Amino acid sequence: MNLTHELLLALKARGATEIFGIPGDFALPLFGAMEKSGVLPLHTLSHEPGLGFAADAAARARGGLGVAAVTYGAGALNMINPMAAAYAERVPLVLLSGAPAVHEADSGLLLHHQVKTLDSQWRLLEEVTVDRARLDDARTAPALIARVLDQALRRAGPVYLEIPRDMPMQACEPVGSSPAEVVDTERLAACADELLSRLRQARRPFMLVGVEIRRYGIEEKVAELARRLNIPLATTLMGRGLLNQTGCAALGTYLGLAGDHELCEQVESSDGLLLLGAIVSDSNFAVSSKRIDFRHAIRVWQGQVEMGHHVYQAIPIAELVDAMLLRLPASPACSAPVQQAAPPNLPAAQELPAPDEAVSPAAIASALNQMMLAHGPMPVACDVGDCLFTALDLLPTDLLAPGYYATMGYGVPAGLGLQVATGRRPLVLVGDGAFQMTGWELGNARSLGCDPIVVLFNNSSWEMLRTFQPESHFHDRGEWDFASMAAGMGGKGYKVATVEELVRALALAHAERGRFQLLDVRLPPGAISPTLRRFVAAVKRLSMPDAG
Ligand SMILES: Cc1ncc(Cc2csc(CCOP(=O)(O)OP(=O)(O)O)c2C)c(N)n1
Ligand SMILES: [Mg+2]
Repeated sequence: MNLTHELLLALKARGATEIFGIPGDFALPLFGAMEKSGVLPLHTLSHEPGLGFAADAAARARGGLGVAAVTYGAGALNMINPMAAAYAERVPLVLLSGAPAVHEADSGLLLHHQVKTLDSQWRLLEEVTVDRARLDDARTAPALIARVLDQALRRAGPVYLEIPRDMPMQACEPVGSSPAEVVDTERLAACADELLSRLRQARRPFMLVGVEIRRYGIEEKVAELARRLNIPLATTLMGRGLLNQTGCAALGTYLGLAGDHELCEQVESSDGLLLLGAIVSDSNFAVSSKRIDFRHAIRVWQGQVEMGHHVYQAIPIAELVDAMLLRLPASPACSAPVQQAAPPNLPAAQELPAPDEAVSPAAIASALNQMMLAHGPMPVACDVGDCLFTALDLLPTDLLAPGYYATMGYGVPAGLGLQVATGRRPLVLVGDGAFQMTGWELGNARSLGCDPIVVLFNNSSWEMLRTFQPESHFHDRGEWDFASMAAGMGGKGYKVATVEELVRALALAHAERGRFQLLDVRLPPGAISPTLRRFVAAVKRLSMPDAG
């Protein structure tokens, strides 16, 4: 068959269930071949950042590869930010880009869309990918495709395939698998033995889990490991929502001074802190009440295991967890699922303010919790802003958010990608500033068969920034009537100002299927979530310790 058909079969074999794309003349042959092959459905959106976030969310929500396809130059370079987000957040996102045919480079003309040189795009993408390949020879293409796609999954990171426009219909052999990575069994055994020994010697062991346990599909195994080790477990901010389907109760989300005090104390006083698949970043540890001495922690991240002053290299996290489970026989006592405890910093769902009160972020969290208690949990796609801090007060549910890379614009496209890839109706939480960036992708919801419930935190401000620098005036975003814009994009809009209006709008939105529901929640000036308030206070306290 042709190169495109074999490429799509290889993508599908590695978990891809759709392609999100915007074509251009350098990619028309590729898009034509993709559409003709029918191997994967091709969904178009309106702006490349939206493509990237939708494909990212598809990968996070369902597992396997997310796929975005673009044209050369203007299209691909619009994808740099979503690729960077996927790199930082460890997401196996595949970028396919058309490119000039090999002979076009010989024309002697500067080509449209080119930048400094015809290779500029190739070079720029190196910095935001774990692997890449140019498919300019059908004889080498199968092996290159296998290597790059397998790297995306093994390294849990974005990759790039550049496809010159004379290649998509070239005859091509099927794509096999790349050579499996060989794990040194002796090193793995030594590592597992030492790690378990350190945990046994600790008086206060604690397990903090992060995104890698989702990326490598080992949440159930990690839940079993926690049961057999019988040690307490929590997630990092980036790991919020992990283990949610396993019956193993995380004690909550560690947020340092901005979160639950008791959990903060447990993590920071542990003498055997196991960081399993968690990134040591400011998002996860910026507001620790006391600096965690990571030298005494056990850090499992990106194929390495750091203990004390030595590092075990090339230890894949899934193999490490298997090796530890082999050393910890299951016992009936520990096989009983730990009761699902709601995170301690959760506002009780019934704590809704008086009906005629103005809505606040805390009221949004309580109303959403009340809706999910009544109708079942919904997966959440969340943007950056106070909506992300509010999301931490929701009942345990799947949460997709760029908690570390922290780019705005993620929420709405991610909600669309989540529903396309899984069929589950999402809750989308987004601020007015972020909605102004990519919220317009809602206009594609109907053609995608999506009907998210979108809660828009409309404070007419870049409020999160204002909490850090209140004296500036450039945070003002003016009055935007988003509710009125919904119908024009094929959805239903609700203008919400009071708690009573919020509860009623949520009930109507949840009851209606078939078109997106946009709750334009007008927040009073300065209304922020309790968690954002604690976070800002903690950052200020830690940055000015003498200020008392
Ligand atoms: C692509 C990008 N450009 C700028 C920024 C920097 C930023 C972080 S938070 C923020 C304000 C968000 O305003 P919004 O109204 O959406 O939410 P809220 O604070 O609750 O009012 C900005 C501009 C980031 N993170 N990403
Ligand atoms: Mg705002």
